[in-house]
Amino acid sequence: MNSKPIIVALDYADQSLALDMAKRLDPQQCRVKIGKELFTLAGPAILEKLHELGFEVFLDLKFHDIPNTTAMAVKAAAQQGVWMVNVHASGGRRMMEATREVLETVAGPKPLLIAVTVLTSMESADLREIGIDLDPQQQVLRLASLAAASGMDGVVCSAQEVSVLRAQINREFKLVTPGIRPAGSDQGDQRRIMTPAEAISAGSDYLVIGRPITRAADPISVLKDINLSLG
Ligand SMILES: O=C(O)c1cc(=O)[nH]c(=O)n1[C@@H]1O[C@H](COP(=O)(O)O)[C@@H](O)[C@H]1O
Repeated sequence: MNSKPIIVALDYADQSLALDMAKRLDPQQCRVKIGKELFTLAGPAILEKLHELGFEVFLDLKFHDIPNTTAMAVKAAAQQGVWMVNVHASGGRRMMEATREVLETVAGPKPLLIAVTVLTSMESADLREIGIDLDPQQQVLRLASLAAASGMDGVVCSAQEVSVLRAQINREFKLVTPGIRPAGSDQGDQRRIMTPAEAISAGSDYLVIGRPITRAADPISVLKDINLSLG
């Protein structure tokens, strides 16, 4: 296990709420993630503020567009100094390869480039409705191997697929898993879930956790307990 596997999803409708939470968190204990809601509201300034607080930031905008547009968006993210950025693997090989190539042109440290496979909110019935007659695990495996072949540093998947993926893909390939739910916490809109300790023992590199921490009465003690549960 790496020394800092938890990424706290700062999904807030207000930048000051996100920064209040970030100030209570310790950058030695976790990383943070900024997603579509807060980035749309606050823009790149929120990244700068989190960097000033000492956090490594996962910019989760799940880019999915034609190769040139996606590559330029990834380049812009890299120029903001983010630690991790993601695209949708279903954008295809040429799209992913374009994002890898563009990063070669960016000076300085490069973000980890991660491809989203099948959203953790989806199950077989959801895939069938969009024309995919595979179960989530099969589709994750297919997209993860395409992502690896297209130069990605890793994938987002659910922890339920991690042990099968680990058996097939090299150890350096990062497995980033949202849909993490400590025992007894509310599942919400997530479908393919696992507890933090199970996810780490299956072989996840990073656990993305939002509401179970940010909506808890005492977020800091929940984060501490989760870190302790990982051993
Ligand atoms: O890319 C992601 O981070 C992501 C991919 C995915 O398949 N599922 C998923 O939940 N996420 C993100 O992970 C976070 C999970 O938040 P909670 O469900 O509140 O723990 C949210 O910010 C989602 O946008």
